[in-house]
Amino acid sequence: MTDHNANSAPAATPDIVYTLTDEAPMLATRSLLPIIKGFTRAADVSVGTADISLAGRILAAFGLADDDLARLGALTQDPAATIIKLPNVSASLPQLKAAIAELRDKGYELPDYPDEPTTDAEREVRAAYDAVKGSAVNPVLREGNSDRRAPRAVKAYARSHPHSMGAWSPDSKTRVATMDADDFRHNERSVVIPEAGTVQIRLVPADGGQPVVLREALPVTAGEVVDATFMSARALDEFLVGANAAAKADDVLLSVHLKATMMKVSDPLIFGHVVRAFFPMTFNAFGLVLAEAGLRAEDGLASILAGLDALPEGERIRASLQEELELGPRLNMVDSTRGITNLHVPSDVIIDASMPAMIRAGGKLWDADGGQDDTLAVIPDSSYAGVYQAVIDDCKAHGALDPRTMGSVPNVGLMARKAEEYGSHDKTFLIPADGTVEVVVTQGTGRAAGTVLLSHAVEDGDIWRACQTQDAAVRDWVHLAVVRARATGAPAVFWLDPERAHDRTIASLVERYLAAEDTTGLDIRILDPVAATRLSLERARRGEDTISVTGNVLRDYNTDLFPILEVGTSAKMLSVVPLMNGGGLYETGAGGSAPKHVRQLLEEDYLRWDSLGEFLALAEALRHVAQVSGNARATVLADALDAATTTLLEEERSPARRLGGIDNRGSHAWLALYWARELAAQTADADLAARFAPVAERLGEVNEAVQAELVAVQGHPVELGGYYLPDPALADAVMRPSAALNAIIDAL
Ligand SMILES: NC(=O)C1=CN([C@@H]2O[C@H](COP(=O)(O)OP(=O)(O)OC[C@H]3O[C@@H](n4cnc5c(N)ncnc54)[C@H](OP(=O)(O)O)[C@@H]3O)[C@@H](O)[C@H]2O)C=CC1
Ligand SMILES: O=C(O)CCC(=O)C(=O)O
Ligand SMILES: [Mg+2]
Repeated sequence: MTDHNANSAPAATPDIVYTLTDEAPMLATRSLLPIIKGFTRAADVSVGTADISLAGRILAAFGLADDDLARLGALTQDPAATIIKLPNVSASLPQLKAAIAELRDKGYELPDYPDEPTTDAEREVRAAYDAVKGSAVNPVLREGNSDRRAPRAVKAYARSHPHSMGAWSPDSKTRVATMDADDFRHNERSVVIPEAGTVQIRLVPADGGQPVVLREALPVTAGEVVDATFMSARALDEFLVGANAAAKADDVLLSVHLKATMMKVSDPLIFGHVVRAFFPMTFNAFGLVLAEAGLRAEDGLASILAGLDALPEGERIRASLQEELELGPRLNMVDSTRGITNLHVPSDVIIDASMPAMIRAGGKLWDADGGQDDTLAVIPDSSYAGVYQAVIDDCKAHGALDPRTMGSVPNVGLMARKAEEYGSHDKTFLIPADGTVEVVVTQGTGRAAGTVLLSHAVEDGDIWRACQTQDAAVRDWVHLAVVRARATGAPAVFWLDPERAHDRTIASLVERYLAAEDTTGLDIRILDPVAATRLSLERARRGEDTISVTGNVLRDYNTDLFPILEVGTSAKMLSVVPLMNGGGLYETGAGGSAPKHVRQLLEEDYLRWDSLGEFLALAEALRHVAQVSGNARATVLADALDAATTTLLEEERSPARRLGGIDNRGSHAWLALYWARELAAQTADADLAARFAPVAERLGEVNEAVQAELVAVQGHPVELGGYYLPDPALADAVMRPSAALNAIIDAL
């Protein structure tokens, strides 16, 4: 596989494929991967790389680089596949455009992103870029369901070293605002397809015109659950007017929480409604001018402000926006020192991380003066909003959760084969005219051609979407839940909402597949998400664990929510995806790529990214290699690595957050030392012990000097030669500044 970011990989499929991604995790990889390669080489485990960075994917889309993502996607079907997947940027449009601009500056001949494609050639370019946009990696690699949990050592560390938690007051004004009708939750319809076939999605216009084909041919498999739903634009706008007024009346910060990256078609559109609703006078007066200049509310306030200088009316529009900022409710700030509001960039506030951070902070978000205040958290669709309100209610009634005593809520998530909403972007449409959207049989499915399976009366501007969930994925998910319940003895709760058509269908499948499992002695329940939240919190407060078994969206939400409350960050989670064909995908943590970490590195040569997720994933990946290849040394490496990770936690060698402490690079040096010591001390493999004894000794000798060196470099701005595609030599120089450490690692 090609490699824009690091050393080149062997041609044959390596035992482990390590992904090269973006931002902080990609930079951390520059320091960690040489250590991993050195240690694994000694045990005959080969480690290759696959470049799935945003830059790499853009270049691949235009034939300027190999398509590593496609190859990795194919590899997920191989029973021997072992893949370590670090978080990558799921690019919003502003991020995609910034990456294109950087690559063009570097001399790559890439076309501009066509905002308004008019020719076929432009439409092709647009389609190629749109395939790279948003969450374009995870759905390709996630050919299995997910098992995310806090390892015992991580939980033990959090209990003895509790992270800070903001206090919750019973008088907190923080609450969630969500729609009570005409949203995705309320309009959902669901059908099970008896046999494989093809369906078409079309809009039959109300004016009697020809049907508009929205999706020509959508393949469906036997037993697949197909849903359709829509959000009414009119209902959304009414709701937003009310939410703005409520935030103003309550004098709390208005904040909006969406997933514009993963729900890359629907959520930027909803974000656009939010921006327009906040600035109604400006869009009334200048909406046409802005649209003609290509300045879209969907791209956020920052994009609009950046384009105003080029417009004759620019100053008037800027003044109007400013006036409305002062008139409206106070806005939550993403960065108050730089004046970045919650409405600046659609990908700055991502619900899975933003809501838990707010809850952890006692229900507070940042205001314009750098202070913290209560918030009205706007989550337009009501499908999952109730979960957050339930947590808020619980914290108001019982105070903040206590990491020293609280139990755990691990997750078994349905995500295989692009399950549910997160696979819906190629079936999501902004409705162009009033009419009826129909999902119609074109071939197979066990129904007559022309049968309308699902339909909705819609209006111009509504957001309509269909979701698919394959039967085999559901069956595998139910089995994984039983396996985890058996392994832990904890109750497993399926979070399914009887008010939702899709969830009712899934619940009936769960019951069917549970009947085929041995569940003797296990406590397995199905509860609606709000009741499940309440039960899980009540048990957590008693120190008891409860497995949450959820669909794809709640998988995403819960695997940040509970980890952030329990262990301070989702970066410390073990995140295993047993691939349905037998391979193993090991994701690192549940968090993303934390762009603010890169800024800190650039400004002061300090990377606070915690690679604990990578350490945990690597140990699991090594065990999988041992299992599929019979190389017992891989198990020895894995056990030693887990022991080293436990020591690293106990001895507090994880990155601190501030200059002068251990950063990412320092923690890697400690890991290498502890790992070598464990390998030298183990008795399962005498050769490995002999091989690592001198390594442990040399690392031990230089460690104090290396750690001092790694602290000494801190405190100055550094140059990486690019954000999305840093210069390899510059990035290596920054991430591997210790010659003494490098000499030992490179000699392994
Ligand atoms: N699996 C994937 O590929 C995912 C990708 N993303 C992408 O990541 C980017 C940022 O998303 P965002 O929602 O801000 O989420 P992040 O998880 O990147 O950031 C939220 C916060 O979590 C903390 N954090 C997360 N991981 C680590 C770590 N390893 N070490 C230390 N702290 C960590 C940091 O908080 P603090 O510094 O306050 O402790 C960080 O600011 C986006 O481009 C998004 O699309 C997001 C989620 C998953
Ligand atoms: O793919 C993405 O954009 C985000 C994935 C994510 O947040 C998760 O799986 O936890
Ligand atoms: Mg997530």
